[in-house]
Amino acid sequence: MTQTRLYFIARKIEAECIFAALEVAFEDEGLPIAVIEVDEDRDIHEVSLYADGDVDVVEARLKDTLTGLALPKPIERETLPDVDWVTRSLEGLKPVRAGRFFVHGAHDRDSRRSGDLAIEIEAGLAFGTGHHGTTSGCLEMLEQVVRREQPRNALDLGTGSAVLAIALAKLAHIPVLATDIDPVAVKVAAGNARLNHVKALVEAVTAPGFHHPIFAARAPFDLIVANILARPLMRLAPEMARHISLGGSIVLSGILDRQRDAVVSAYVGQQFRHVRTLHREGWVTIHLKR
Ligand SMILES: C[S@@+](CC[C@H](N)C(=O)[O-])C[C@H]1O[C@@H](n2cnc3c(N)ncnc32)[C@H](O)[C@@H]1O
Repeated sequence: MTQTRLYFIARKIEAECIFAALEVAFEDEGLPIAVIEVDEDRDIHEVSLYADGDVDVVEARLKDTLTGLALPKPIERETLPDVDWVTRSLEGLKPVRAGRFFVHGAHDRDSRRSGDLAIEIEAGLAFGTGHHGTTSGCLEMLEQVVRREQPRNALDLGTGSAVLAIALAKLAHIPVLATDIDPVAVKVAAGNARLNHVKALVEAVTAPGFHHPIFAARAPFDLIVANILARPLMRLAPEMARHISLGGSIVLSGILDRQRDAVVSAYVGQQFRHVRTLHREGWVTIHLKR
């Protein structure tokens, strides 16, 4: 389904008040809301609401909220592109190097070099062989974040084959919760964790977003990685904020170059700050901190 950004300009003081009102008005739908500073000197801020479904209905409610605040604004629309990226995912089965990680199938065990952090993944029904620019971008970014921050626990949301969860367990030797909306992927993830001898550290659980009691038991996380699409990532921003430790890091991917600013805005609206963006094959991997 296509997503539409509804946006308008406001002064900082207005934008803050509108942001708070929109959070309440759209709490049930969990629509992402973002405020970005366009020009500090001229006090120009842009407020965005990301809508799917019936955009006219959302816009009418947005207008009502603004009218209720006595701050009616001319609202603009931008249609955000849809991406069928899963079809682009399994592009080849040669081993992949990303930083110290070497992701390979059983037939390439002999190509491992000393010093490699080898991850054996059999191409199966779950996404994540390391070939996609989003997965390799996450592997590179995770290596840097772990080296600098020494997280004590982590979440891999949208784990697929568990390639990222296994990478974290092997690199940082920390417990990693690996979740996926797809029970088939979770089965593959658990199998791959066993195959890579990190079963004791990687727990694979079926969960859509943060809907599972295990999050209450395991949060807050020092590090969250989520390689899913831009739209669900924006929708998940408030939940990410609730489940990250103070000073914790999130690594996001599955985002096209042109979707980067929208995703960053949705997270800045939740008091995250942007640290770094990696560009790989038209995709971006973003590191944000709270
Ligand atoms: C592109 S794959 C990423 C797999 C692996 N983490 C990687 O980086 O290669 C995205 C995965 O996220 C899962 N997913 C999509 N939306 C999700 C959601 N809302 N909650 C949990 N998992 C989700 C999909 O089932 C899929 O396995």
